[in-house]
Amino acid sequence: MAAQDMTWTRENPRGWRDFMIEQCLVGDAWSGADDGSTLDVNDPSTGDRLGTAPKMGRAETARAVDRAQQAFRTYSAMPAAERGALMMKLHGLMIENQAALGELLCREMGKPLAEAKGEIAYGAAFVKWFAEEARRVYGDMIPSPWADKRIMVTHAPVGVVGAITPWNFPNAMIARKLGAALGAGCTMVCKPASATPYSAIAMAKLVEEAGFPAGTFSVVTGSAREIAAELCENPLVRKITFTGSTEVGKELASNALRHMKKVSMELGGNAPFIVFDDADLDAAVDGAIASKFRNAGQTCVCANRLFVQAGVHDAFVEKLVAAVEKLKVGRGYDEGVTQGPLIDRAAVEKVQEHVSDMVAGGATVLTGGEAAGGTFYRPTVVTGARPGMKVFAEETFGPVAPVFRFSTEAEAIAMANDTPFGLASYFYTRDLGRAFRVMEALEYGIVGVNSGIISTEVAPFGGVKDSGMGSEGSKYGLDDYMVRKYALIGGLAG
Ligand SMILES: NC(=O)C1=CN([C@@H]2O[C@H](COP(=O)(O)OP(=O)(O)OC[C@H]3O[C@@H](n4cnc5c(N)ncnc54)[C@H](OP(=O)(O)O)[C@@H]3O)[C@@H](O)[C@H]2O)C=CC1
Ligand SMILES: O=C(O)[C@H](O)CS(=O)(=O)O
Repeated sequence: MAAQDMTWTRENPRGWRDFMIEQCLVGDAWSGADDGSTLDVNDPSTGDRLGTAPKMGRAETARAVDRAQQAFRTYSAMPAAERGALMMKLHGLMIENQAALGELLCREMGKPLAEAKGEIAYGAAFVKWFAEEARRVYGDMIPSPWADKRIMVTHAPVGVVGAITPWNFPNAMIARKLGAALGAGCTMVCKPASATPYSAIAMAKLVEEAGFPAGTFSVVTGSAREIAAELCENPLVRKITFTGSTEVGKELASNALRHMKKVSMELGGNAPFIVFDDADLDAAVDGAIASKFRNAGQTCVCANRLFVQAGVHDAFVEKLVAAVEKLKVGRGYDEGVTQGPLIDRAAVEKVQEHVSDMVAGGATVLTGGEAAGGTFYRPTVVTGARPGMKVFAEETFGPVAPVFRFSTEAEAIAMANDTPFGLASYFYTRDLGRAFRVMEALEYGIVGVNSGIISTEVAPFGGVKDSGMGSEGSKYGLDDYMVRKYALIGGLAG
């Protein structure tokens, strides 16, 4: 549907179809691709076509960047309080339309409706957080070594931001970046994942309705390589922010740095989930379910390897299997479903490859371990997993919990750190000394201690090593969207 077709009132709120816009907002123009080409968007639950999105490329991206630069001059000059007020209008529109945006997200990505609506609230929380942080971009006056000079430090928005985002959180991964960009005074051109364009386009619609200057936020769907090349090579773009696989992130970062742009990367993970003998087992099982099976295991912070100390191994595994067997697999928009489909059949094949590799290596499937038709995969628990298996080194990105047995704390830390990734990690203990020892020893950007959920807008989300660079959210989240200027004020002699 075209953007202009929408008519709604507060008494007659919009539904998800009202936000399923098959055009992109490039500057202030809603349009298709210059050559009219489109890409199909499918319902991951059924494989049926949901709709289309424009298949754009460099020309459309260049126009969006030009408009973003024009908008930047106006938007960055607004007082922070004024920008914050616009951001709070955007926040309000997201919350007011949470049900419709959530169902749209559920339809295009597949996650259960409750999770999808929760993602809208999570994304909106970043917009609100940075609406408030916008007014706390402070500077410094540094004591001068010269009596007749003063030293002043200020911060300014970096400029036009190019964003490329993944399919697994098609609203929140945009809102987490857009919130920081708008809070800093930047403008943005975003290329969402081709599998999930509609949530991004819906955000562009809400930014337009909130009253931001035209061109503040453009969405360009289509050829990833072409659009990314324009964003990395166009001198008007001053920063690239990316969430997705490490492989693509490294390619993007090297091209962006070749053109001397700021870069922030939220990449893949390989999270350890360690259960010590002294853990609260029921809490550990709850945390494992929350961390491993959220979004059907398709998050970069999902527990990817479960390490359980020998003294509690059998009791933990028994409780975990019982909890996993309560999960309900189905289409995200069907009642009571807690495990939606994987994004596509290739994802199912990769998950099966990991399970088959473990079984071939002598591991035992205690529950699940097979596809459930189409893009569905049964929630799975495997014991007897060992280092050297694919699942130890690769991110599964699916609902499979491989359990590794260990004996000592040192052994658990060594296995946990034996990976090039460093995003999220988790462990359960009731020993305070162990909590600090292990938290300090884990080589990760995020550590969940006695918690399987670590996602909040108030904390710095980010990885180390091959999991990326930069922090999203928190009081640190604006840093990557600002540049620092130092002024030496002379000529002050009396
Ligand atoms: N650290 C974090 O917060 C997160 C990390 N991830 C990681 O991402 C992976 C899964 O997400 P997935 O979407 O498949 O990741 P991808 O890296 O394949 O895709 C992410 C985005 O990059 C685009 N893209 C793909 N190839 C290129 C390219 N050569 N140049 C420029 N852009 C490109 C995609 O466009 P298109 O869709 O058109 O191909 C999409 O918009 C997992 O490894 C997961 O861990 C995912 C989410 C969050
Ligand atoms: O894309 C992801 O996996 C998200 O970063 C996970 S979270 O922010 O929802 O924890």
